Order: sequence, then structure tokens, then C-alpha cells
Amino acid sequence: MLFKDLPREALMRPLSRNEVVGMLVRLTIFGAATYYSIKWVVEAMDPTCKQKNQAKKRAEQLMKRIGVEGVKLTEYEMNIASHLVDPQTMKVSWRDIAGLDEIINELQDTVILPFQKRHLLTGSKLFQPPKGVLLFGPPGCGKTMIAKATAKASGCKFINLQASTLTDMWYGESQKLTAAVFSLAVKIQPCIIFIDEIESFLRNRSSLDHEATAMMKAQFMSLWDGLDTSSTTQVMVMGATNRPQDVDPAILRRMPATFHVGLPNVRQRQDILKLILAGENLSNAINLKEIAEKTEGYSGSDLRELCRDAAMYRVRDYVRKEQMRQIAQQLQDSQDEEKGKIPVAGVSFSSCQDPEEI
Ligand SMILES: Nc1ncnc2c1ncn2[C@@H]1O[C@H](COP(=O)(O)OP(=O)(O)OP(=O)(O)O)[C@@H](O)[C@H]1O
Repeated sequence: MLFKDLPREALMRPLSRNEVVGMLVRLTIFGAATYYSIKWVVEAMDPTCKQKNQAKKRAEQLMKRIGVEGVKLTEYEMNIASHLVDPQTMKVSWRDIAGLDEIINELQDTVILPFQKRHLLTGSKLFQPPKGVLLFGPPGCGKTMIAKATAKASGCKFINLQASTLTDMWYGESQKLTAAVFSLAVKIQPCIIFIDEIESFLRNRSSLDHEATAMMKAQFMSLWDGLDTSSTTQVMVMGATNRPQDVDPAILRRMPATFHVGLPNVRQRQDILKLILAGENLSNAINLKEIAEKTEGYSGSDLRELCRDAAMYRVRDYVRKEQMRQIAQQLQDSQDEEKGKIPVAGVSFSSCQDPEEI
């Protein structure tokens, strides 16, 4: 039936109470269904939704573990919080770093002391950890280890930020995430924001920069400057790079404390070898000084690989010799069988021999 076919009285009569309530209920149901359908469609279309949910879960667990409870975090702060490292569970400490005593002592005085002894000069704008620290030097020389051990020694929370966390996002998301890095760090302070390969994220500005990248860099610097406004803020940005010449000079200026973590010299290599091989079953014939002298140009990471290779070589050598021995025995057995002889009894190759004896 069409609208115009309805009797005039039916249209003009006032609505009954039941009809009004019924209409309201239908409208409410329709409204709710529309809201949830749109929400579901938006979530289904958002490619970062799954990632966000996982980050949220991880962040909640981490925050609980590091004892930060009752702090309300935004969705973006949650995302950043998933990159948090608990200083208590951090495995790296000063004892795991060899040959870098000078840098460690300097870090103790300039960075860790102001964090640890903050109470001695509360309110002082001068007795503060530097707002920025740069560790630079060739790859594999211990920059990341130093950053982690600094956080552990100072009792700071540690946000291990990858440049891609901020740059891979959709347009507009990067800026919200950048803001979240600093707001989260302030909420959970004392905190170290560590950026590995800082040159890939905050490199020399050029006219070729994408607009979003340029804006993010400017925003990062202004938020960083904002840390200075309060003398009680205990947040520090620590960057590591292999290419300091590629870092934006404006960023370098914000990192007054710089540490060169160079390739180890002979004495340092010997110390690193000693540390890596501590607890291993070493032959008396091994002379660490001699190995240190022969490994000019090796980084700490190269030395660890060298030792790992040597350990693997020993096992590989043992397995290969064992296989050769079995093949030789099988040949011998088949030759004996051919000659109609009974194989020699009691020879067992499954018994494991000490590789040293081979
Ligand atoms: N001084 C050192 N003492 C003990 N181990 C070291 C030292 N330097 C490097 N290593 C070994 O090398 C590995 C790599 O070190 P790390 O990641 O800190 O280097 P990096 O300078 O940050 O390198 P990259 O620039 O590639 O990130 C460490 O896990 C450690 O095993």
C-alpha cells in the first residue's frame, strides 16, 4: 500500500504511547547496529589493527612487569610501550663489556650519577643528566650493549626505538607516534629513549625530504627541547650511529655528550677474548695475547664470531671423523663378508669419544 492510499484520519491521529516507545526502540537498535557495523568495517579496513591489538597486549604486560600501574596511556603510547625494555630483566650489564673501561667510567660520571643521585640536588637545572648522548663508531663494537648497560645501571626504563616504528606508519600516524614517544617517556620516567642507527631517521635535512619526514624531524626536535622546561624531567635520548657525518647537525647539537666506541686495540681485543671464552673448556696451548695480536681490525662482534667458529669447527671436525670411521668400518665389514669371514665382534662405533682424543 502506498503512503497516499492511507486514510487521512490514520495519518492525522496522534501516536499512541506504545507506538512512540516502539519507534524509539527501533531507532536505538538501528543506531547501534549502524555504529558497530561502521566500526567493524573501519577496523577491517585498517591494516594496522592487528598490529595495534598485539602491541596493546604486549604493552600492558610490560607495564605491569616494570611496576608502572595506574598510568593511563593513549593508543599511540601503548604502541610505543611495546618497545619498552625492563631494566631489571635486561641481560646486559657492565660485566659483559670488555675493554671499554674508559667510556664506562665517563658514562658513570656524566649520565648515571645524575640519574642515581638526583635527590642530592633536587630542583637544580645544572645537576642533570644530558638530554642527549651519542655513541658512534664502527659496527659491532658494543654501542648497543653500552646503551642497555647504561639503562640497567641507572635504573632507567629503556625504550628501544627502531626508526621504522615511526616512519613505516601512515601519513599523520608518525607524528602522533613521535609525540607518544616523549609523552610516554615522561609518564614512566626516569627513561632512556634509545635510537639505533639514528642517522637513518634523523639524517641531514635536504630539500628532497618528503614533507612528512621533514615535519616529523622538526616535531621530534621540538619535543626534545620541551624536555628542558622542567628540572624534574628525567628523560634522555641516546643515539647510536656508524655514520655520525650523516646525522643532522641540529640533532648533533642536542647531543652534547658524545662517545667514540672505536675498534678495539690489542689489549682490548685480549680482554674481549678473555670475556668471551670465560667458562669454556680451553686447551693450555691457547695464547690469547697471540690471537689478539693477529686480529688487528676485528670488532668485538668479529671476535665473538671467531670464537664461535672455532667451537663449531671442533664439533664439525669430530662429526666428520666419526662419519669417515663408520664408512671405513662398513667397507671393512663388507669386504670381510665377501671373503666369507665372520665380522670382528665387539667393535662399537656408537660409543661417544671425547673429541679431544680424535
Ligand atoms: N667490548 C665488547 N665486549 C664484549 N662483547 C662485545 C664487545 N663489543 C662487541 N661485543 C660483541 O658484539 C656483539 C655486538 O655488539 P653491539 O650490538 O653492541 O655492537 P654495535 O656497535 O651496537 O653494532 P651495530 O652498529 O652493528 O649496531 C655483542 O652482542 C657482543 O657479543
